[in-house]
Amino acid sequence: MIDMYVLKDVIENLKNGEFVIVFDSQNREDEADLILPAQFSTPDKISFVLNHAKGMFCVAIDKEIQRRLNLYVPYNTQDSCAFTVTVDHKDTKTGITAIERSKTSKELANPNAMASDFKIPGHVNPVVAHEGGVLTRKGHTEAAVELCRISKLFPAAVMIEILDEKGDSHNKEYVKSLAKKFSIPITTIDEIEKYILLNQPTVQKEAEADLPTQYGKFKIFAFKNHFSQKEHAVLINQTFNPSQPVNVRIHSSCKTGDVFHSLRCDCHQQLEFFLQFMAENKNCMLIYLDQEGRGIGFANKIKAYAFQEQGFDTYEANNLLGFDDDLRDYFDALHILRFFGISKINLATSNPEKVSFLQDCGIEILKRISIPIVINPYNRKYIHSKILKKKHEILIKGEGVFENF
Ligand SMILES: Nc1nc2c(ncn2[C@@H]2O[C@H](COP(=O)(O)OP(=O)(O)OP(=O)(O)O)[C@@H](O)[C@H]2O)c(=O)[nH]1
Ligand SMILES: [Mg+2]
Ligand SMILES: [Mg+2]
Ligand SMILES: [Zn+2]
Repeated sequence: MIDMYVLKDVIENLKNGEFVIVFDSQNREDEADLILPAQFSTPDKISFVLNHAKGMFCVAIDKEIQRRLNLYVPYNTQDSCAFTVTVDHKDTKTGITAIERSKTSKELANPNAMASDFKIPGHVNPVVAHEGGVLTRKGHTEAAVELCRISKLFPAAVMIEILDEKGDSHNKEYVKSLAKKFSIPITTIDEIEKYILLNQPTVQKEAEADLPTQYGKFKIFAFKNHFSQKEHAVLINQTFNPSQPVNVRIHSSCKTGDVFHSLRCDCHQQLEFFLQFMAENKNCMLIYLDQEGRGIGFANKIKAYAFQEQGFDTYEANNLLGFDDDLRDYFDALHILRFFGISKINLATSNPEKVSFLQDCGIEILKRISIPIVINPYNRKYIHSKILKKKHEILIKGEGVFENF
């Protein structure tokens, strides 16, 4: 279930000049940082940060600030934290007191500040967010800058890891009790990512042309997600009215099924059904998503097939390769629908996850279009697992096939 109000409290707090706490993921640093938009720095707040968080005092900034202030990054930081040289504001003395670190932090968030306003080295460590934000790097720096941007604040944030009494940075209970004691909202980098994926377009239209096919004449569009580099195809009828309900199929690419007509899955049957449906019905849209093998990619899907030959089902095979059951998401499809101004659809799918995701995102699903599927000895187990484990509502064509499951 997608929480559409994700980050509401967090944004409110940030706008009011208050702290928030951000956890990164367990398989990354597994740490929590205390974050404050740098424009709201005051000696009291910085003193609070130094007393209660106790990690490394940094100010996360975006690339534009780094360029304007000419802050040199002395390390190779392709995937890691892009720390710049340390700075103090020119009007500070030693630079270390809460008053002085507050001054330096606040001036880093001054849009009119210049390089000559700062002394190097100093006692505040700016760190530059990677371009693309949390969609390209899931670090606290990117999260902190992104939170400022989302909250329509200047993209600079004081950021410091929270250490417990013993200096441990992985004590979740300590972080939670601190948050409770001082009423500081907690969020995660995953939540920030979800907010961005829901609220800002993930794809751009790159091109469009006519596409005559053996089924009929359609229009084709190329969409690209510039963060993931994925390219999606969209086919629509030549006359198309997005204000009327649209018959939509969201199809995940399946090279083996769609191209080679593999009998291991139902993908080709579904694709062919829908292309024929498009030829016979008005107002249709096929969104062909570049997420092969439920998102694990072509080579891994073939590896998964090898496991299935040993008797594992399609989800177990994924797990044996170290992946979750299904790595797909439908954010790009959502933004493609929004691009065309579509809000009411009939969806051709058997997958309840697609239905509930789109509904949670405000797309009204008037009707589910069932696609009849023929079972054969090669796709039986695959279809069975989808029905049994993922509650797919598959319309089986032909009689008595279930007895053989
Ligand atoms: N990892 C993995 N992916 C598979 C396997 N078989 C098919 N796929 C991929 O599964 C995706 C299709 O997903 P399905 O779960 O069959 O169906 P769905 O798209 O969720 O549901 P429908 O909307 O009804 O088609 C395509 O990306 C296929 O490449 C398999 O055994 N393992
Ligand atoms: Mg960190
Ligand atoms: Mg399918
Ligand atoms: Zn397939």
